[in-house]
Amino acid sequence: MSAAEVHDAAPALAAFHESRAGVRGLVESGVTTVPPIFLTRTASPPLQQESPAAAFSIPTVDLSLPRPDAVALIRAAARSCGFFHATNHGVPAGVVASAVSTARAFHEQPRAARSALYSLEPGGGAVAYSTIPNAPLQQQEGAPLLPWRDTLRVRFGPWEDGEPDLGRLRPAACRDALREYHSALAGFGKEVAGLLSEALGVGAERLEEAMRVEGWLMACHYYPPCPEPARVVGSLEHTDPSLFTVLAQDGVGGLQVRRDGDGDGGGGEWVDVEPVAGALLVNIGDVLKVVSNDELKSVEHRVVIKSTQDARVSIALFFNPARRDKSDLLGPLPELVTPEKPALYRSFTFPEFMSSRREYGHSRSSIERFKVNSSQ
Ligand SMILES: O=C(O)CCC(=O)C(=O)O
Ligand SMILES: [Fe+2]
Repeated sequence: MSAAEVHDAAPALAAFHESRAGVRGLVESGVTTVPPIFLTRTASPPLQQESPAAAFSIPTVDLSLPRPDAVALIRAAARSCGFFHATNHGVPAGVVASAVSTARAFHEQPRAARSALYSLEPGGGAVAYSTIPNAPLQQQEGAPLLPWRDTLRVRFGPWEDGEPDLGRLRPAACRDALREYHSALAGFGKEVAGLLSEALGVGAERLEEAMRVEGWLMACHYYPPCPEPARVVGSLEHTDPSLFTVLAQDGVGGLQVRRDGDGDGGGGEWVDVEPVAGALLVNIGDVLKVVSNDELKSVEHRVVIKSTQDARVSIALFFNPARRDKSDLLGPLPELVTPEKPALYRSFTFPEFMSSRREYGHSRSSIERFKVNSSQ
């Protein structure tokens, strides 16, 4: 984006954030066309190419299968499309359903109640509500400045000085339901870490021992209906920074993943991820791609807006390494480095990784710089 374009867009962007009401606020005020800050900034074709009717669906893994069978299915999924639907996952259906409906209730409560929490501070307090810009103004050449999406971020750690309470999160029922969902998912996350660890052939405990896997950041996304859905993006294409992410969603749909066209989890055609009732969707993130020495794939995904009528709700819980001090190095597990397959990445700390992420944006390039022989 040129300096002049940044200058031109800045007031509209500031006014949008000052409204503190998110994209939902625009929809409530009755917009019938999409404001320019949500539109692509190049003359390129519309954002959403029709996704092909390709016969492809995300694999489903029934976690009640005998463990070796579940591990084999997870290995196949994590090495190919990087995503799988987990069924019979042990998290009570009611806990998931009430988290999703409470996230919807948060975003649909009166404007004054939600705007009290509006904040763009990334590392801020435990709770923040905002439309998170796609990237700093200068990055993401040609992409829209804002997604058609509002997000309530709830942090469950790490806390230096004891856990702050989530008291600012209203309504209280929402706070309780998200807390309950988080505790239920903590157990599920450990289970997934064990299965992925076995899928890597390094023993069920290894990932947990090396990383201490914890889900700290919960993003409750709300994708309002849009008067011109094909002109906006709900979530720009990206890979997740996590070890892995667990997503719960309603039945509206809109998530798409990229088929592996370049052997590295990108470059192929976009396909729809049809919601599977009762399933939790797991995807591999960039940190696990590194730790696995590229045995597992962190695949690009995005969200398109499907509806002029229905809002979509999803909850992403990002599982990250809790071992993240300056002395805790991330890199390929030594067991996965062999003379035939030397380490593809140098070691780095989690803070180093997050700062690369801020600098290079939400795409694969943020881990490329840690590649052995990288020129950066
Ligand atoms: O809403 C979704 O389906 C995906 C959200 C997502 O990709 C993310 O939060 O990283
Ligand atoms: Fe994501």
